[in-house]
Amino acid sequence: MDTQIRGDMFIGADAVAGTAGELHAIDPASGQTLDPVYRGATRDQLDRACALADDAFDSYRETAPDVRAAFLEAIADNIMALGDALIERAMAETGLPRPRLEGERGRTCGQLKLFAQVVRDGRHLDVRIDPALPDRQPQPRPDLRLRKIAIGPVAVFGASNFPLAFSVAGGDTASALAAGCPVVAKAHPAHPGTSELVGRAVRDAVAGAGLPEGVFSLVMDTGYEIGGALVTDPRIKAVGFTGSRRGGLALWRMAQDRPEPIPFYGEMSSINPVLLLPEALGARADAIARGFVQSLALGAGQFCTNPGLVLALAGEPLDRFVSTAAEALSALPAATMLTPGIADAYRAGVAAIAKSDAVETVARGQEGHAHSCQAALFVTDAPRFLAEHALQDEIFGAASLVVRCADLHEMRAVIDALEGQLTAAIHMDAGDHDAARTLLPRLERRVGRILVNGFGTGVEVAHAMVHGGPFPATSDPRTTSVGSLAIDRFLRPVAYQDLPDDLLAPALKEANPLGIERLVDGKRG
Ligand SMILES: NC(=O)C1=CN([C@@H]2O[C@H](COP(=O)(O)OP(=O)(O)OC[C@H]3O[C@@H](n4cnc5c(N)ncnc54)[C@H](O)[C@@H]3O)[C@@H](O)[C@H]2O)C=CC1
Ligand SMILES: O=C(O)CCC(=O)C(=O)O
Repeated sequence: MDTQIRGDMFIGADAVAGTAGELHAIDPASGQTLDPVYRGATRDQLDRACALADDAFDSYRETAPDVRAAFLEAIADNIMALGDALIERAMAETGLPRPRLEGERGRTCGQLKLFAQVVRDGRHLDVRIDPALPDRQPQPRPDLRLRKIAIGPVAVFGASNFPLAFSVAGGDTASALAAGCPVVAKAHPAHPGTSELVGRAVRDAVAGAGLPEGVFSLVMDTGYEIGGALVTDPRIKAVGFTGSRRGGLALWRMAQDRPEPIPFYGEMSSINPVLLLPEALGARADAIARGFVQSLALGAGQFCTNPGLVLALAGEPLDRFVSTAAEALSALPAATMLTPGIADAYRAGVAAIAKSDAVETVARGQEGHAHSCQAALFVTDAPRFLAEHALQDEIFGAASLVVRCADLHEMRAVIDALEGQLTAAIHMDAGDHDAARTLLPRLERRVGRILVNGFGTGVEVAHAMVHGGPFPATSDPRTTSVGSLAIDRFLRPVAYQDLPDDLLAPALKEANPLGIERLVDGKRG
């Protein structure tokens, strides 16, 4: 595998340098600029990437399941074949430690392989057949056959905080390619070298599988122009995004303001409430506090599943939780953040909340250098939390706010006032089940995943996973960006009425040559 980092993007099969402005990765640990220089794509280069994707669409979306599945597996193999060069470059560009990045690489490849299985299995096509009933009275029924087809070329915006699992060949790309959609990926400017390496791995897999070159392109942008032009290009039919609320909303608006508005799947901001129910808190406040701080500190807190809000009833057990958490958090070494901009945003967010009369600062982690995260823990009470909406704002980093509630009614009022969230964690013992039963319906209205006696960081890539939720956690609460159901975002149903068998796609033919599960006359088989 070619592990040279040259400053390239990929417009279909062509490795090219852009010419629009300059972009350098920065090692956030040292503040040093990393070679090589990258240049942004020109409008012409973007136009070619979108034209190639559009050209590739009709043949790629009808590839045989085995061909598409083997292609996804080849991407994973090519990523692994990049070996240490990929990990070292990602470490230099993100400040994330080796074990975390090796784990993330495993998750990325596992995700591609899961989607290969999904493609072979064929259930995502959701084939439904209502055979003709020519003798039905008073009207005959036509022959109706439904399958889901790929939605079209997809734009993917790589995230800064998961340079592999949510980036060039991350979940959005894997699910779009699995659905049969060509992808034009926009590299995150914080890790262009990592993006180039992974982009080449995908480009080579496209060629190896004999697929049209337009199945995948990777573009760089030194500002926002190319990202905006990508979302508004008429050949792009859906967008996957992970990043800030501001960036996500700006791009969402562009997607909706097009002459042809398109689905925009943005994962944006979440503070992931953690509920400490009385019996569990009384029994193990210290252990929960230590687990909480560990989860909060993961990746310098740069997880959208980070536990940014804790709700519990006021009293001695909560005081114990706060004091153990404060002690553990004070010992946390400062951790390098992904970019100087993210470190500045974290510092500003912490300063703003610390200044509020509504909260007390109970602990700060160790101080570090200019681009590091000094953890922070704050406390308030429910009336003050409810009165100051800004206390709900995501602070991207290892900061969290504990809200003391007078009773379960007040805890419920806080839950009801929350914006949409990716996760909610409930710490509970058997004696807490009655309380949990009353809170669950409120949580279901707010979040995409409810978990017990754990923390939301570290999403399992599985069939039953939901990594989504109401706004602002995501821009579309009906879907997930992690797990096999993510493929649904890039499919749309088409019904065929009375089409002759020889014109039907294999998935719909009477003889079921793919051997996939189908709903025939309302029955699974
Ligand atoms: N909740 C979450 O999952 C995450 C939240 N964040 C938040 O985002 C902040 C900044 O981090 P970034 O990762 O750089 O996110 P970002 O939203 O600024 O950028 C993400 C991507 O979108 C592009 N982009 C953003 N705004 C755009 C616009 N108006 N037009 C065209 N393209 C645009 C950027 O170039 C980049 O490729 C963090 O401080 C944090 O607050 C970051 C990563 C994950
Ligand atoms: O917690 C995880 O594993 C995923 C986090 C995530 O989706 C994000 O930070 O963007």
